[in-house]
Amino acid sequence: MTSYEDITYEIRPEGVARITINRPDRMNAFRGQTVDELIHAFQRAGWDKTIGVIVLTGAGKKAFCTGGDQSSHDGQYDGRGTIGLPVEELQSLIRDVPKPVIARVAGYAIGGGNVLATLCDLTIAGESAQFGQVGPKVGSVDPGFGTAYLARVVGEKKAREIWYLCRRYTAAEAADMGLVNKVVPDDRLDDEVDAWCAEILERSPTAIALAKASFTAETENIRGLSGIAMQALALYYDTAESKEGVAAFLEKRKPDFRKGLRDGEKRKTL
Ligand SMILES: CC(C)(COP(=O)(O)OP(=O)(O)OC[C@H]1O[C@@H](n2cnc3c(N)ncnc32)[C@H](O)[C@@H]1OP(=O)(O)O)[C@@H](O)C(=O)NCCC(=O)NCCSC(=O)CCC(=O)c1ccccc1C(=O)O
Repeated sequence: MTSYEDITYEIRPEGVARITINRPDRMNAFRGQTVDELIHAFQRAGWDKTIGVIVLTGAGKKAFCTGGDQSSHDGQYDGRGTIGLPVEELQSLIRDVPKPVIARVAGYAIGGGNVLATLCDLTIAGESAQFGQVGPKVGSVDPGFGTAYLARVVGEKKAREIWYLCRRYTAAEAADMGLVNKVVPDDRLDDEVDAWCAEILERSPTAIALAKASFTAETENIRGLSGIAMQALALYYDTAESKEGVAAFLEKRKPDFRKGLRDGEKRKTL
């Protein structure tokens, strides 16, 4: 893969690889192809010795990433992997590359987009940024890194609030809960990210790689959980309950997850 359709890959500035999800007309939601291209780009930057920092961002001002593309999702998604999105590979790769990954967030970091930002080593947000999970509103969930690792970052109570209520949080609120390292006005976002990259590039790359590996090792058990989670999620995506969430989002209406149960439908539900 030498050219990309759903992402861009730039060296900007020297020593920094910037990977941009380039689907602004879809609020940078990802389909199977997007995730495959991201995996390719992270592998490319991760093992290139001339690169010291990787920046992950989204094209445009509206969104960093809003998770799985609901329009390419009818039950399973449209790509490879257990759920039709090799998202667990991408999540693991962000943790495995021996370079710090900075999430540069403007606009929405929602659903799988919030999971990606959470997994990055550092997050720098513009004041326009909004964070949140929407899975239980749209018939989805990431019960691996999306829940268990989030709890490590923001604490158990807050992580449960984020998933059960599906609220949106401002950049300032996200910084207060430890989800964001620094908030700046949107027009200063690139300067701030460049300054953090420059500072990291002055440090020993091997010392940083070892520090990153040691942080990552501490939460490695979640990778196993994530594998099981994907199997469970694939089964959930084939249920009427999950499909109601996707249909409601696409039809711009409120989902009714309990309708069938009220009518006496015998369904496997928890
Ligand atoms: C992002 C919103 C909060 C924006 O709200 P608002 O400003 O009111 O604008 P809207 O009118 O709602 O949206 C504008 C426009 O964008 C389209 N859109 C937004 N998000 C998506 C999307 N994800 N897919 C497709 N299209 C999207 C929207 O339809 C509108 O289009 P028009 O043509 O203009 O009508 C709000 O839009 C919102 O909440 N969106 C829902 C986002 C969503 O459902 N995301 C998926 C969450 S589930 C998920 O990501 C799981 C998939 C996954 O990746 C995963 C699975 C398993 C394990 C792990 C993961 C993982 O993510 O890590």
